Amino acid sequence: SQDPPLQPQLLFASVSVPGPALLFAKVKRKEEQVRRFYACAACRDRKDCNFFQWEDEKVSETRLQAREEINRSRQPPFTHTEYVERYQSFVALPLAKRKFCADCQLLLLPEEWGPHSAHCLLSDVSLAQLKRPSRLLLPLENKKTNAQYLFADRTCQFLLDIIISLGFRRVLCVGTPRLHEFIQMRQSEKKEPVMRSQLLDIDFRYSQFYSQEEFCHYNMFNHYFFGGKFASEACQRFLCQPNGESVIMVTDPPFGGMVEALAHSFKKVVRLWKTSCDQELPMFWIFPYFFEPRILQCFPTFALLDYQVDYDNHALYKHGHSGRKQSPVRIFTNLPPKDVVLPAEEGYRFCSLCQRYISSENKHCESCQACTSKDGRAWKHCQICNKCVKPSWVHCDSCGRCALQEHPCGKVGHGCFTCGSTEHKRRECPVSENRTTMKKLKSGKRKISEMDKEPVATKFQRQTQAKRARKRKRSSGHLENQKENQRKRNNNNPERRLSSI
Ligand SMILES: C[S@@+](CC[C@H](N)C(=O)[O-])C[C@H]1O[C@@H](n2cnc3c(N)ncnc32)[C@H](O)[C@@H]1O
Ligand SMILES: [Zn+2]
Ligand SMILES: [Zn+2]
Ligand SMILES: [Zn+2]
Ligand SMILES: [Zn+2]
Ligand SMILES: [Zn+2]
Repeated sequence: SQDPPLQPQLLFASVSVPGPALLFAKVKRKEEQVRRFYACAACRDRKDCNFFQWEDEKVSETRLQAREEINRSRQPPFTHTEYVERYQSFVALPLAKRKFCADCQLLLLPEEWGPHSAHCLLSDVSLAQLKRPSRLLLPLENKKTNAQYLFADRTCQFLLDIIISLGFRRVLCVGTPRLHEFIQMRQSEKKEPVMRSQLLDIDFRYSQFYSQEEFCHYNMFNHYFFGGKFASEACQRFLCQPNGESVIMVTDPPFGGMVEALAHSFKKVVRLWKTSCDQELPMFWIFPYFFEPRILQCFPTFALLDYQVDYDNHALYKHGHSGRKQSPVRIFTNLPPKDVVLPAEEGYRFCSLCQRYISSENKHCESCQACTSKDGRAWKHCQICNKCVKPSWVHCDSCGRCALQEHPCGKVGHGCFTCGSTEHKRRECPVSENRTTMKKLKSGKRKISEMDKEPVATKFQRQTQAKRARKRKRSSGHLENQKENQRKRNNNNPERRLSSI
C-alpha cells in the first residue's frame, strides 16, 4: 500500500502471549521496491503490539534480550496443566469459597484471595456458571485484535441442530468458544447422540475451564499451537478418531483478519486430519458475505449460505429488521448447500432452481439464473450491467455501472483494502470497525447506509478494473507495466500485508 508502514507486531497484548510473527511485504509504489518485514500474527492494532522488524534487519543482542523480557512478561500466569489442577481444586471447594476475580479474569483459590481483595470479585460461582465460561469471562471486545463477538443462542442452537442433523458427531471449534460450550454442556447432560468438541482459540483464559483435550491455545493466523507438539497432537487425535468422516470444523474468525492467512492455516488443519484420500474436511467458515470473492479464491468449492449469523454482544450486527442493521455475517461451506436446511420459522425457503435455502426476500432472477441477493433484501436486475444490484442503486452512465445515487462519480479507485468495496476507503470500512467508523455510526452522522455500500469488487468490476489496468499498461509503457505487475504480485501474495491487519 502507499500508506506509511503500519507498525506490525509479534506479541499479543490483550491476550498477551508471544508467538511467531508473519512476514509481510510493503510496496513503495514510487520507488518500485518491495521490502519485507515481520509483524505480529495476532494483533491488528499496533496499540496492542508494536513489534516490527525488517526481514534483513540485524537485531542487537540488547534488543533481543529486551524482547525476551517482554515475551516472558506476557506469558499466561499458569501453564495449561496448572490451570487444569487449579480447576479441580476449585470445583472441590464449597460454593461459598468459589470466587472469580473479574479484574484478573481468574478463578481464585482461597490462599490467593489476599492480593485480589480490592478487586471486583464474583462470589458463589456455581457449577452451572463454570459450564458457561463465555458468560463468566468478559468478552475481549478489543475491536481489531480479538473482536470476540459471541453467538446469540438462536445461532448457536441452529448451528448445533444442523451439525447433528447432517450426521456429524465431532466439532472442531476454531474461534467459536460459545459453540464449544454448547456442545460441552450437552455432553454433561448426557444427551443423545453423543457430541464431542475441541476448541482452538487465542484466548488462553479458556485454559481455566477445559482440559488439554478440550482446548488448545492457538493462533489461527499462523496455525501456531502455543502448547507445542503436545497440543497439535491433541488436535490431530481429536480430528483423526476412527470414524474420521463424522468431524466438521466450525470457525468464526475476527472479521478484520486476513482471509489468505486464515485459509493458509485452515489448509494446515485439513492436513492434520487428512487421510490418504482426497477428501475435504467439512467446514463452516463464518464471515461477512462481502468476503465471498476472497474466500472462494482460497476455497473454490465453498458456497455462501443465506443464513444471517447473529451475535449477543454486537451492537450493529443483529438479525432481522428491529431498527438495527441486519447482520452481514454468513456461513461459507464446502457441504452441498441443499443439505443445509435453514429455519422456515425465520422465513428461509428452498429455491428448487438454485438448490439451496434462501432468505425470505431473496428472489430468483431469470436473467442471472440465481437468487442474487447477498444482504437479505430483494435485489433488482440492471439490464446494462447485466447483473442484479442492491435495491438502492441506480445505473450511472458516466461510471458505466450501478452505484448509489450519491456515489463519488467518475472516481473509481482501488477501493477499500479491507473488503474491496469501491465505495469507501479502508478508514470507513464497516468491517475493520475502527474508531472513526464506530464514532460516526454512534453519532448518527452516517449519510449512506452501510448496507448500501458496495461490497467486494464483483466479477464485473474486477473485469473492468483489469481492462482499465491493461489499457493503462498499453498507454504508459514499461514503468507502468512493472508497477501493475508488482501490484498483481502483491495481491496474489498470501503473506502480503493488508492494511486491515
Ligand atoms: C468473532 S469471535 C467468534 C466467537 C463465536 N461467535 C462464538 O460465539 O463462539 C472470534 C473468536 O476468535 C478468537 N480469536 C481472535 N483472534 C484469534 C487468533 N489470532 N487465533 C485464534 N483465535 C482468535 C477470539 O478469542 C474469539 O473467540
Ligand atoms: Zn484480581
Ligand atoms: Zn434461485
Ligand atoms: Zn439478475
Ligand atoms: Zn447498472
Ligand atoms: Zn458515476
